[in-house]
Amino acid sequence: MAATSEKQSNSSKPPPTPSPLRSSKFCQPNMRILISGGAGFIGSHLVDKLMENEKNEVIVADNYFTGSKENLKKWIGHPRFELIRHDVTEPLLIEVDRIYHLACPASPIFYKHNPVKTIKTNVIGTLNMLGLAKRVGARILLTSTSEVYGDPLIHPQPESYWGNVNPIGVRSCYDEGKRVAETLMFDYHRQHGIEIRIARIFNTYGPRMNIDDGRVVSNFIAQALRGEPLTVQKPGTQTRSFCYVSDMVDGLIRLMEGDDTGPINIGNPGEFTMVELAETVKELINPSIEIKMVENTPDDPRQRKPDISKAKEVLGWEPKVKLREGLPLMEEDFRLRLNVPKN
Ligand SMILES: NC(=O)c1ccc[n+]([C@@H]2O[C@H](COP(=O)([O-])OP(=O)(O)OC[C@H]3O[C@@H](n4cnc5c(N)ncnc54)[C@H](O)[C@@H]3O)[C@@H](O)[C@H]2O)c1
Ligand SMILES: O=C(O)[C@H]1O[C@H](OP(=O)(O)OP(=O)(O)OC[C@H]2O[C@@H](n3ccc(=O)[nH]c3=O)[C@H](O)[C@@H]2O)[C@H](O)[C@@H](O)[C@@H]1O
Repeated sequence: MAATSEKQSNSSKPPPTPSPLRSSKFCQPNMRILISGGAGFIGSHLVDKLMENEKNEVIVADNYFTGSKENLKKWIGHPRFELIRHDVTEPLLIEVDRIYHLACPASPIFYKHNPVKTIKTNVIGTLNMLGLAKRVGARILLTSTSEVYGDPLIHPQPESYWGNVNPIGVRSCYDEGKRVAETLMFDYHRQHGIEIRIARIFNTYGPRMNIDDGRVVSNFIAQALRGEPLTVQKPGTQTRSFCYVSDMVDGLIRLMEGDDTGPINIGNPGEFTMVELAETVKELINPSIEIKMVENTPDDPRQRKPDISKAKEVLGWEPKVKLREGLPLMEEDFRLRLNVPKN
């Protein structure tokens, strides 16, 4: 079952062979893994997990637009770890076996800040990473997004759904950018035989999210700890499904090391309205806080919930951490960073 989509995709050429050292009897090199965007939220948790395996060497390439060295501080100076300041819109010439391509601002306020740069990151950045994969015969995984489904007309969203995306809206630099990135991945796979993996990630949360990056879970937790009203954007009935970051990292590694190209949805199917999320944060963190309705931004998807049947079947993956278990773990991290001790 696992190998089917690789077979169905008509790749015309096998990928280039890796260095002869790979099969040498006398030299068993480590698996060299590049993580673009590895200084960010999900990327830095992925680094932690991959570094647990002593056979892995991890290289992070990041331009620090939304990520930071702080997220990786425990690995700086480690002999199996390397950090490069690099913008993926420029080519990168290194030798690697695996590429996790995460580089891209993910929070709507950051990706809308410089939309032309966001689309360049998605299109030119992905082309550069695919060029690298082609040159060295590496397998490459793209972190795509549930935003490729746009404001979905099918609920929950299976991978077979083509989406309902505004091509000229303020979110298009991200949504359409990721859609082109997926297209590029499949074109390189069919035309050049590159081994690809595509994860469609649904809203992920956890420690190390930027405190003021504007995403809903980080906003609500920071607001609750600062004693500010929780800002629910209207109408508040819009839904999201929130996946804890350790579950996400587990899903990404299974996808990379499995046989299926994807795309595969990776997310937690537990679905909440934004009012329900605000009420949960209020109950768990600060029951005296006010919930305030504020204006929304254009094209906000009204509902989102992953159909994870394929992830269950092909990767044997499903999330383990419930929202009520994950929120306190994130609260702990935010308390430390905001210097708000628990009473
Ligand atoms: N967190 C989510 O809910 C979510 C959902 C769907 C998809 N994703 C995808 O997962 C990936 C990681 O998201 P995240 O939540 O960790 O976001 P993040 O903003 O914390 O991390 C993105 C990282 O990419 C780096 N970056 C941005 N542009 C770059 C460029 N041009 N060159 C090099 N580095 C660059 C940033 O500095 C940052 O370290 C992104 O590709 C995002 O689209 C995330
Ligand atoms: O999972 C995904 O595929 C995408 O999800 C998010 O995009 P979005 O769902 O819009 O994320 P948020 O900015 O966290 O917004 C979620 C919902 O919360 C609402 N919101 C946001 C912030 C806030 O303070 N209050 C509030 O009610 C928004 O209106 C929206 O309906 C991510 O930020 C994208 O990177 C990611 O690709």
